Amino acid sequence: MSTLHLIDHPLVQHKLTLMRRKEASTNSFRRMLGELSTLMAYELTRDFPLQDVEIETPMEKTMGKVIDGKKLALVSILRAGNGFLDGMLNVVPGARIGHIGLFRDPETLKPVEYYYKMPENMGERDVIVVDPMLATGNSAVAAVQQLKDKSAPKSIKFMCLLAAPEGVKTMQAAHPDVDIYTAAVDRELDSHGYILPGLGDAGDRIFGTK
Ligand SMILES: O=P(O)(O)OC[C@H]1O[C@H](OP(=O)(O)OP(=O)(O)O)[C@H](O)[C@@H]1O
Ligand SMILES: O=c1cc[nH]c(=O)[nH]1
Ligand SMILES: [Mg+2]
Repeated sequence: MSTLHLIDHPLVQHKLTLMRRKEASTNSFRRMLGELSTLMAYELTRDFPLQDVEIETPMEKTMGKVIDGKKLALVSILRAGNGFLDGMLNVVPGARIGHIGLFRDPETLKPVEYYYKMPENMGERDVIVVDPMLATGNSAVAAVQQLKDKSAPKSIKFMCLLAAPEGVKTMQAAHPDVDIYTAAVDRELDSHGYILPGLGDAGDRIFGTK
């Protein structure tokens, strides 16, 4: 069974509350998502292995620590996943970026796939799949399955902003090897598969499409 990591840092929780408010404009929603993703990326990279290197300060030689040649790829589930990328790149500027195009059919709540593009050498890379919303979990399950089938990365983590209990359960059952990182687990889904209390449609709020 994978681990569910709740990122409950006060700065994350504060910004999330501001984002949930229906009055938040597209501009401020997008800006807060950017800030939140930098803070969340900081937590996700906490277990990156370090190696010792010898360096020379202006005073003397000493030993320091650097990240151990990690080959990281961020994989965004389109469209809303793209709202995470710039903020995360503040923490891991060298990461490569992949995209998986999926949208959720509003009637069936099943994912419809339309795009797949990954960086080279995925077999050597640790991957963080990003999408703000884990609702039924169908999109995340399908995206991670495509990634495993087509690119077989070294490891996969999944990062979202909000999760529903149903989505966590579905994702953990389908991909017990993929840890989930989220800022909140909300109460439930409504009859249309929207998270309650949630924040509405993440893609529409980021891109101003409704
Ligand atoms: O867990 P699920 O029930 O599958 O729902 C979550 C998906 O729904 C949203 O995307 P949407 O389909 O609205 O597409 P968009 O990002 O292009 O707006 C969200 O960004 C997830 O990808
Ligand atoms: O609440 C939800 C559920 C799915 N997708 C969203 O953007 N929001
Ligand atoms: Mg989507």
